[in-house]
Amino acid sequence: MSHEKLPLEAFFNKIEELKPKFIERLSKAVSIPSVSGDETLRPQVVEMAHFLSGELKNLGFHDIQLRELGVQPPPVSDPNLKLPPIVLGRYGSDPKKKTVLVYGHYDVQPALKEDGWATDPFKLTVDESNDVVYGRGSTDDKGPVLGWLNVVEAHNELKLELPVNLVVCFEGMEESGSLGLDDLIAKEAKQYFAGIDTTCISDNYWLGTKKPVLTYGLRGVSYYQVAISGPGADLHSGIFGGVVAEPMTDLVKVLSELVDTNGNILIPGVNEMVAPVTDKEEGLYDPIDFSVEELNAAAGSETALYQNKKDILKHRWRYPSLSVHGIEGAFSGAGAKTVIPAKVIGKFSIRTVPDMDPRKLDELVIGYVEKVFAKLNSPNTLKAELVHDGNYWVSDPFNDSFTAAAKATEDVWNIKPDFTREGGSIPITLTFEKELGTGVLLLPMGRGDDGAHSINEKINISNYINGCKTLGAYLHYYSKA
Ligand SMILES: NCC(=O)N[C@@H](Cc1c[nH]cn1)C(=O)O
Ligand SMILES: [Zn+2]
Ligand SMILES: [Zn+2]
Repeated sequence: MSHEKLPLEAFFNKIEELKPKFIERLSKAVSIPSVSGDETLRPQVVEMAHFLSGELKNLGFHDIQLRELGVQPPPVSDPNLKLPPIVLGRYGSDPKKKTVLVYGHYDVQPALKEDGWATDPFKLTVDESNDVVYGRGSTDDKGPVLGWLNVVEAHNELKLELPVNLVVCFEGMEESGSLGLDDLIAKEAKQYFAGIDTTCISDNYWLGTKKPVLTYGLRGVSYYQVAISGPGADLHSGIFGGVVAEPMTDLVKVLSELVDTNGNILIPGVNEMVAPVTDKEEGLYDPIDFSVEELNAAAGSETALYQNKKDILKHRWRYPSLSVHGIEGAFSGAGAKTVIPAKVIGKFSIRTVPDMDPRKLDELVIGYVEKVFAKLNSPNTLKAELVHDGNYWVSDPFNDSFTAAAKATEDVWNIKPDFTREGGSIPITLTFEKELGTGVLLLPMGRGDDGAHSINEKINISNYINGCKTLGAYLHYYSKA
């Protein structure tokens, strides 16, 4: 059944008119390499926080604060490394209006041209004829974060009152475990965040490329590292090869026993923690618009482990997965360096789902890694530890916020959205729900093939612009709910 539409044409037209300015704003944001996982780029992450607070000030936000979170906890190379600040701000404080908290992150994943990018990752490359802009953070999550600012700018230009009070909370460590944010939210729940009616996060993606979605679930993530040390320094393999125990050989053995090539996690006890699929849940996958072809297109290969929609969605949304990400300290450049690395650190993460207990998972993972290493009888030393973790989250999508977002989406995209879960993680989502006692809505802007965390990350210009319209329309519908 179709809903009664709000008169939002002037707002939608203004967003269209401001498109060049909005692309310019995204271009400035992308040019700041705010990579939270690279300690050497921490000043740029902080620069990004200042860029955002400047934009908020220009747009008329008030009570703007850059909240410091102290030093980054171990494991970290520089024990004095400061965490980037949380950017807080308010637009409006009318007690007669509802108050919406929007959260997003201004840090990004690492990106190097040498990884295979066709363009400079930190220069927004605009390809108008193909409706795309490329750049690290364009879809994850600078485009959506700026979307909220663009909504306010369009209202300002139109002298149109924002229908709700807006509170923004932008963090600079989301890609590195949201360190420090849990405590800040708990501390501010009855202070800065007092009176919040609902929380909206735009930091995920449509499932495919054509149909918008609203998201009511996320997997969690537990990220581990395994360091194996041996020789006092990197060695010549001609002189020491065959006569010293090599950390890299040990590490490859350990990593190879975490997961098999079909994606099955080999750590005993992990799969046993997963909640069984209910009959009700089985029926939820059928109406969702997705196919193995879309998965292959987004992956850029025909390497899917499952060939039907239901299995793919279950394995993306509601079963855990283990991915091996890389090895710090290993030779990885071009050429044929004949080195024995002295210390190597393997990195892997597990995406978690209901009812996995993160502390029990740590015990199982670290105990298993130590057991596998012990069986090697190696004279090298191993240290396995958790780097960071974040909770999974599943909510009920039948509330005023989801209803408002569905109406907004339908107005902008002329189609009713699918209700989906997501395989990725936004560690702070559950904290907002618990500490503020509000529902959380995930209202994505980008498409499933945007290449978040990958090379050539992009956002379609139509998604960026229509995404701004959707965020704004959502606020209008929610104000009336
Ligand atoms: N768009 C959300 C996102 O990309 N989240 C990250 C969070 C994370 C946790 N540890 C490292 N990154 C994700 O990988 O899902
Ligand atoms: Zn993100
Ligand atoms: Zn991300």
